[in-house]
Amino acid sequence: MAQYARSPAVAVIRLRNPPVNTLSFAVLQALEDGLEKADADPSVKAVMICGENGKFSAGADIRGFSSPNRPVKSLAALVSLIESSKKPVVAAIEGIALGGGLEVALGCHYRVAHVKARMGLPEVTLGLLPGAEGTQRLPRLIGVPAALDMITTGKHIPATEALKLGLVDEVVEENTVEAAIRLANKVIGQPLGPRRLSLKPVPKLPDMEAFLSQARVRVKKQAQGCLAPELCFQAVRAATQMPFADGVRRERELFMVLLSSGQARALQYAFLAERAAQKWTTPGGASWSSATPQPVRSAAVIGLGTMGRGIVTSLVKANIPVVALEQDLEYLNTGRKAVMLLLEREAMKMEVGAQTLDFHNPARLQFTVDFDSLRDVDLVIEAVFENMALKKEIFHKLSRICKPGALLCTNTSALNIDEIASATSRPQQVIGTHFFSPAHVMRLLEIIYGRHTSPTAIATAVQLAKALKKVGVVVGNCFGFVGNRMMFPYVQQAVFLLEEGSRPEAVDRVLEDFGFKIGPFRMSDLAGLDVGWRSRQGQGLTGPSVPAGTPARQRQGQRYSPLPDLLCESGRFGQKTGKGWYQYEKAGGRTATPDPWLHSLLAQYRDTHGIEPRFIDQEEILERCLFSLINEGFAILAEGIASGPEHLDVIYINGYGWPKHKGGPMFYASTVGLPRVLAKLHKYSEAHPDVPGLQPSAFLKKLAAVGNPPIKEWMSYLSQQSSRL
Ligand SMILES: CCCCCCCC(=O)CC(=O)SCCNC(=O)CCNC(=O)[C@H](O)C(C)(C)COP(=O)(O)OP(=O)(O)OC[C@H]1O[C@@H](n2cnc3c(N)ncnc32)[C@H](O)[C@@H]1OP(=O)(O)O
Ligand SMILES: NC(=O)C1=CN([C@@H]2O[C@H](COP(=O)(O)OP(=O)(O)OC[C@H]3O[C@@H](n4cnc5c(N)ncnc54)[C@H](O)[C@@H]3O)[C@@H](O)[C@H]2O)C=CC1
Repeated sequence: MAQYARSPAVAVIRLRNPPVNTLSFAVLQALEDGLEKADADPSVKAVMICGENGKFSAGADIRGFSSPNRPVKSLAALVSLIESSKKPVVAAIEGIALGGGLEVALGCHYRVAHVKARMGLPEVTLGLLPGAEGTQRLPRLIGVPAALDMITTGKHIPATEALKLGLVDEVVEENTVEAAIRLANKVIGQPLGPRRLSLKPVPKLPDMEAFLSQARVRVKKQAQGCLAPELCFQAVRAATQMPFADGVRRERELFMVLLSSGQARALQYAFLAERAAQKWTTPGGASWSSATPQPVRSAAVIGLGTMGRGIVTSLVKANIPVVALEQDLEYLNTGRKAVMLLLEREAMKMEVGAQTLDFHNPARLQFTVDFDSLRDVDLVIEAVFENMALKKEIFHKLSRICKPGALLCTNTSALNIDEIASATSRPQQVIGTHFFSPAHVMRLLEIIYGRHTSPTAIATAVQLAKALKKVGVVVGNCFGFVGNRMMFPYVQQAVFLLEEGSRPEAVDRVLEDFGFKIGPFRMSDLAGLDVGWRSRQGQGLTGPSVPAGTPARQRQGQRYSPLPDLLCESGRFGQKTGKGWYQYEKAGGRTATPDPWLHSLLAQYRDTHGIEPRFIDQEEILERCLFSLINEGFAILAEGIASGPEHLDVIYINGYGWPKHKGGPMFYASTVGLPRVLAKLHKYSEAHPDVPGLQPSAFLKKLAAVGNPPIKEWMSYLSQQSSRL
């Protein structure tokens, strides 16, 4: 709703729709009523629009996009109504003015912002464009380069930058509403023509055509298969080529194309999934709504290798004092140098005027080899080698040294949290915090609770994720947790496809064309093939512990591919050794080139094992890799390891480079249709009966059998039917 009041000559309209004042139909209606009332009242000389609870508006209701009553047309009409008002209208922007919220402010004749406010047109991130004439007004106000940047990236800009761009007229540190009323009183009687953006020409550039063609190339490159940035570009270009009314018509056409695209649906789902995934529950009944986090005022990181150095950097950036510990002085010095380099780079990236990183102060960041230095920290994150015996030894030590309330976290990528916790006297305080590499960049934090982990420990880890500006997703304990467990069958299928006749570059191309930043073989080379090799040795799948006489391509009654082991046995660990599934220019090089050595290894391998190579088409590559991953996702849901498909999707988008405009693997399955996913898995498992990962999971079969229900209903079938699964 919008509330109407008077401040002598100024009518005050307050947008009210908690928590973020989205522009529901009712809000828009009340805003329109308020404007009419102000217009009709001769004692009102000006109007001020602000938002309730220190927030202007977060724009349209994302949950309402699929509703038949969605108010796009009325929002654009309302913005025009504001602009055409004969009395000056001033926007008082506190907190946020985003999307439709900013478009309302652009309809106003003046804008005053609080210094802490942020503004943006994030529609592009939802697969849309600012469809209430924002693509036509913004370039007229701040010029084409700045408008294009805001509209095609969706970034939120701080008030100070908005002032520099001319997006707002005034920035205040105190009461924004009072400042806006003051401005409204001051401008009463002044001509409004020059303040109406629709009447202004778009500011000229020396060579607009050249600028636009360069910008288009940049936008396309950044879009990575997403449609919205390109259409946003087209709408802004229309502003430079047409009168306002024609530009608005073009904007509407482009908006409708996006609105009906599957990408917009996927991106809106992804936005809501991220919020849904914050609401964690455990099968034991613990939940986000009742658990209280404990404060984390200091932390320690053990192990300053690939992961530890990124984790330290993240903590320092979040202003949490850190003790960084290594096994000896040599490792410590290497780790210290690496951490300092990362922090120097981060400090350089920080905005001018932002708080600086205080990492040269030993009270904020201390390096040590002495476990006693961990005595007083609130939380420890262990990131040593992936070795159960070593991890248990460290947790046993921590349990003796750390203060009673300290949270003990492990960054293991797959090991059993309960077994690690069993080495301590306080398993309720042991939890998995699985960061992704590089840990100071990747947004995902998989949070794994064990059998004894307390709700407080879970809530504290979730709170930590927020402090680190990461997305924390709470999941149960199983080998590989959610992300890596779903990744295993995906990578495994990719390797089976090589055995059967494909090549790494062919498989990678299909998955990169689908939208992954890198395909499974380039990813394995980047992560290091030795990591998986050590893990398989630990599981007794390869190495000296495999009983003599075991067939090369069989393990535990199922097909096994020793190809990755063969590569490791030849010293090919991926990028770090300059050779893996590809060859690189040097050890540590990044440019992957197909390797004739590998092609002849594959030919030789097929000969040895009597495999007749066949041509494998793109559809089979895509489906076998993706559907096996999705199939594992259904098994995870059925086992209660994750509370819903949204959790799996958020993990994949933020940790594994799944293209966001395809919504995550489970959402993707829902768009393909579960009966089709099931039929294809049946087909492939019949063709390759002993290949693991292709036998459809019981939960997938169930959902297909009950008629392919929408994704939001999946879990209800599980609770009703779990006893039969
Ligand atoms: C025919 C076409 C159909 C009509 C199309 C009309 C065209 C338009 O008019 C275009 C638009 O405006 S599209 C919307 C543009 N606005 C956005 O993208 C803002 C999205 N929100 C944010 O960035 C953060 O939530 C924000 C920065 C606002 C706050 O962040 P926080 O971290 O503080 O809090 P969150 O946990 O993210 O959010 C709090 C609760 O608010 C919900 N919410 C936020 N923005 C929403 C939005 N725009 N629509 C619906 N719900 C929204 C959010 O889901 C969360 O709710 P709960 O999960 O229930 O707690
Ligand atoms: N590398 C990756 O992409 C990811 C790794 N992980 C997990 O993170 C953990 C660490 O992995 P990386 O950083 O890749 O390993 P790494 O081999 O790069 O670093 C491990 C560090 O631990 C140190 N260390 C070993 N024993 C120690 C001890 N007793 N006390 C103190 N420090 C000790 C080593 O000196 C080394 O610097 C593993 O559990 C791994 O599975 C998790 C996510 C991703």
